[in-house]
Amino acid sequence: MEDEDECPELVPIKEKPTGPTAQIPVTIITGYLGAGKTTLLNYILTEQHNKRIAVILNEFGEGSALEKSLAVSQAGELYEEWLELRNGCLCCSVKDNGLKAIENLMEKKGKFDYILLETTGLADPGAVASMFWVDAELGSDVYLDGIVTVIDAKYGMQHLTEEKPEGLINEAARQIALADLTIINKTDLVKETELVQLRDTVRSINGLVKILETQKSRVDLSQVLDLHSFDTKDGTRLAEKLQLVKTSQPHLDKSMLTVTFEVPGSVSEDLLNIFIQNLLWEKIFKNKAGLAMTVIRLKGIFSIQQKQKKVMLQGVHELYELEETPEFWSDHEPRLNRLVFIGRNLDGEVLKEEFISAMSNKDSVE
Ligand SMILES: Nc1nc2c(ncn2[C@@H]2O[C@H](COP(=O)(O)OP(=O)(O)OP(=O)(O)O)[C@@H](O)[C@H]2O)c(=O)[nH]1
Ligand SMILES: [Zn+2]
Repeated sequence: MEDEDECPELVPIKEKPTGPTAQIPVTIITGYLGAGKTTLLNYILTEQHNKRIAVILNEFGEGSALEKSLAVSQAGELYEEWLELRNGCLCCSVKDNGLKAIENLMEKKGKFDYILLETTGLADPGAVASMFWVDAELGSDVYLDGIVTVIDAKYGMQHLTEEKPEGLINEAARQIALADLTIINKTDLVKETELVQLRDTVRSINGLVKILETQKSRVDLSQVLDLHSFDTKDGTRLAEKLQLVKTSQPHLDKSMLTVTFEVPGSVSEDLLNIFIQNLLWEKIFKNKAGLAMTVIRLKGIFSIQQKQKKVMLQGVHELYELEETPEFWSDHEPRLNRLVFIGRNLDGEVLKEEFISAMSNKDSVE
């Protein structure tokens, strides 16, 4: 509703924060085929917001008119074209995982201040997310703000229970395990009881994730953007969040789940690194049934010997980072270590024992 006579709302001119070195946040939008990813992005593009958002759509959607009109095909190859929308947003449609599009987008630096990236329905968002950590050039331009997973209220349960060949991870479960936010979409198509069941299952997979429910992916944007899920600046918030997490009761056979524990005291950084590498890289820890534990997402807060500040752990698949937060351990605060693991075949008791034994292993310290 534009009224010529009305005084336009005053909006401060948004300058780029600190010139060419400022990193742009990227939110990865993932979710199983047809869950409502493109619908979410189209909604965000048309919603009022004070951001200049660059949106990268994947072109697999049976999708909307907007999506279709953007897929410009040239001799069977997708020709990547950025369209500038009236509200200052940029949009493009791509065929691959979108990282190339981000690189190309960087040539337009200064024209946008946020990137939303839709992955294909079967994509492993962890692999996409890892690129922002591994690729130094990409990493200096952009940072990962969060992974948002859209779930189909009607078919989500079915996707989650699909049997995969031995050893393979269910893609839908992996997408939920890695999510910082999940949006259960298409709630118009299900009864409350089905919704409750799906919500409980999502929670059992990922004890850390925030869950929203939507129709047509209509969501409050402040809940989706600027999550700062991987920031080390906010150690307090992570510590509080990790404290609320509970070890979950698996809802599905062979399912992904969350386990957590706390161990008092301070640990050696070297031993901690060895423990994490044994867990993520060597995969030497087994549950009581003899199955190797696979961790997909890892978070933690640690008290490291000789360090006055809290140290944060972030892990996605085999990549991890230990980083000091700006926050000091206060004098009265008990020193402790808290870990949250999301993955398969996890046994919290076994992991805790392994952690304690690894931290007290004096032989491997030089
Ligand atoms: N009934 C119902 N349909 C919806 C809702 N949200 C989206 N849809 C429809 O679901 C279909 C798939 O939506 P998309 O947004 O293209 O899903 P997507 O996740 O991008 O799909 P892919 O890119 O193919 O994986 C479209 O026909 C949408 O109109 C909803 O809340 N309720
Ligand atoms: Zn789509």
